[in-house]
Amino acid sequence: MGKLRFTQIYLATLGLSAFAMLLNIELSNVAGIAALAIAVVILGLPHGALDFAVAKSLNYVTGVRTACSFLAIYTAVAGASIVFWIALPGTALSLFLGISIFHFAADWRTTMPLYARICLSAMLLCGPSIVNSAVVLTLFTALFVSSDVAAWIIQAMQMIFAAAFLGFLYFVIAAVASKNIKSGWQVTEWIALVTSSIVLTPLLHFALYFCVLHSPKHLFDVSQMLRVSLVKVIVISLPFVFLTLLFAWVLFETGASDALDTDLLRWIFIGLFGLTMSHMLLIHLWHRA
Ligand SMILES: CC1=C(/C=C/C(C)=C/C=C/C(C)=C/C=O)C(C)(C)CCC1
Ligand SMILES: [Fe+2]
Repeated sequence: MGKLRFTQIYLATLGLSAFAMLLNIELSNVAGIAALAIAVVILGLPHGALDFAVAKSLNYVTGVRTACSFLAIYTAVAGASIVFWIALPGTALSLFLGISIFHFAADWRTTMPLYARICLSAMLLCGPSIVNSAVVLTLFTALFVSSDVAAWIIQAMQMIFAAAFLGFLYFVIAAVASKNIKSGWQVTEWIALVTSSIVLTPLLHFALYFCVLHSPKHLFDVSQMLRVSLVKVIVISLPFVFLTLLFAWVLFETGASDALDTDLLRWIFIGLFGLTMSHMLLIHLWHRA
């Protein structure tokens, strides 16, 4: 049981999505991005909204004063990151991809050596650049990156994917040779992730991984650390989910300028960048503790 359940739920959702794609059941651009926004809010946001609880259990927050400092630093980092993206989108995107590879790699920290999980995480983030490079180019330019720089980043992603593939192949061969693979589900999850990153449309692939695998695994980890149920963990996250939404809504009202889908896409990814800079740092400190 435990985290295996999430692997199975992820595989089932992925299978259904692939089936829908085969049947040509696809959402329009606006509907697709709106669905991504809703999924990120319902399934993705709570995992970041638990950062306050994580900070409390790490004793970074012990009273009202430290709580205010924590929230102030967290919001300042998020705000500064968003300003940084607007000023230097290409640099910010590259940094975001690099740090995200490191952050997502932690999903497999109990089952794989560091190099192998970095390779898997790099593949799942860089896979969309292989077949769907044109889509990724459109997405990156919608995020304010110039097409020259976006094309350059996509080439780098393709090279990183190739290197990560070789590294991961080495890990799989070594694991099979030493009979070190404990569960067939694990192998299925790796193959599914890599295939999904190459084959599915980039946003669908990302939404499925982020909302149905990364976020639930993290919610589960936090529920174990706090020794409370999964439902309780979600309840704990709710005030911060609403606070973030309120903030996002105010910003959206003042800053929205383009077509709805482009604006939503910008707020999802640039907002994610801002929020995840603090989130990734905090979770890194937690996993190291
Ligand atoms: C922008 C963009 C991508 C990268 C997304 C990233 C890097 C998300 C990171 C989220 C994090 C770190 C959440 C933390 O919990 C893809 C999927 C490559 C392709 C489509 C456009
Ligand atoms: Fe995360």
